[in-house]
Amino acid sequence: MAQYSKVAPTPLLKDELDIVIPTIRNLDFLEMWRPFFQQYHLIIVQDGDPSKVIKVPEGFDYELYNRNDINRILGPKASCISFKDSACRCFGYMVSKKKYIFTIDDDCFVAKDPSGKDINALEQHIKNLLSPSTPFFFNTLYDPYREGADFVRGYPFSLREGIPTAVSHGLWLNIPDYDAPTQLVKPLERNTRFVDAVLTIPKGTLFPMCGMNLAFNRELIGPAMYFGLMGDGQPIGRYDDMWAGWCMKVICDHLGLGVKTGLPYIWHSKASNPFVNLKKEYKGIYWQEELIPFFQSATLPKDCTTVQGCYLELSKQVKAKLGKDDDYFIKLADAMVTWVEAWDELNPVGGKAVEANGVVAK
Ligand SMILES: O=c1ccn([C@@H]2O[C@H](COP(=O)(O)OP(=O)(O)O[C@H]3OC[C@H](O)[C@H](O)[C@H]3O)[C@@H](O)[C@H]2O)c(=O)[nH]1
Ligand SMILES: [Mn+2]
Repeated sequence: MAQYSKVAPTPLLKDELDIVIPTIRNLDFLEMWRPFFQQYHLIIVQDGDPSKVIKVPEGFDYELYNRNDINRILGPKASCISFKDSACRCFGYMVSKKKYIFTIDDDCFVAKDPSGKDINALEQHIKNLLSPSTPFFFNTLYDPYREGADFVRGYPFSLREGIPTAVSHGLWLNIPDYDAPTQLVKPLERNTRFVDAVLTIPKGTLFPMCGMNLAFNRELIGPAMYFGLMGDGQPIGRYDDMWAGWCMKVICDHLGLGVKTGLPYIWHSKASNPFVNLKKEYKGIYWQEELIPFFQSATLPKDCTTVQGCYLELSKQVKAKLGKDDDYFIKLADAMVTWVEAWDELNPVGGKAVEANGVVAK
């Protein structure tokens, strides 16, 4: 009689991936994700009042950082980490020691596919990240590396190897990630359309990156995943992930790294207040008409061969070209430099660990 192993398979990248969650509330939402997340390490970035106690369900392996921790670990460089905005999540990317990151909002739940099966969003992101991207030539049958698909006739064989994938951008059923004006005009609109596809975003094309269901290869693109200066004391909010996505895509195109969007879906449960969102977003809605042409025309010199080098060059261009539009971009450009300095301090190339108390090992 064949013996079948009763031991559950080890989850993919179990010890190579951290799950980063920005939060201002108790993390009961993890109960629904337990079957998919429990074997992974969580990095919880607690925003807002550090004296508030965030309850984490039993059985999860996690580290939690509040504002006091961020200030203690980064000192004056903590100024680059946003306060009272989900942008604070990027601190989790910086302190992680793992190769991969998956970040998810605490109002995102397990969605079901059309067959009614629970979607393991983390597993799909990992598949996306572990298979190549094809940004140089569009494959009309979508992801050619997927089971049951391939490159179609006319696709150059010289391009079929693809390039490494740096970012996997997932989508949302129920509450779509609309901006405030769209939310106001269509308050009852829900996304019920499950599109069974993963696409590589072509080289030279920007896109609106949403941070609520996102994964990336931290070793390939981590230093570019800065979510900017948002929230408290800043003239703008809810453009954290957009800023990061535009900077990241310019750098990925320059370095030959791929970005995918599509599966997996999560179930986004909470529509935030459109009036509050409008107040946070309105400058971004106006500025983005300038910002997007800036990023579309941004070029990086050949001698920018590292993510940090590309990012610092981009920050110089932000200061020179956008700084004249608003002083905020001068502040943001400086914060981009601070972010890279802090990243390199916590992630020295020599690989020396940063002590648990945040002191960089000698
Ligand atoms: O001051 C804050 C507010 C919230 N958070 C945490 O961020 C996550 C997103 O918050 P929420 O779901 O309430 O807002 P949404 O409008 O749905 O967020 C979307 O738009 C803004 C961002 O781009 C975000 O990534 C999008 O998902 C959630 O985990 C809150 O607990 C916070 O840390 N600080
Ligand atoms: Mn939300």
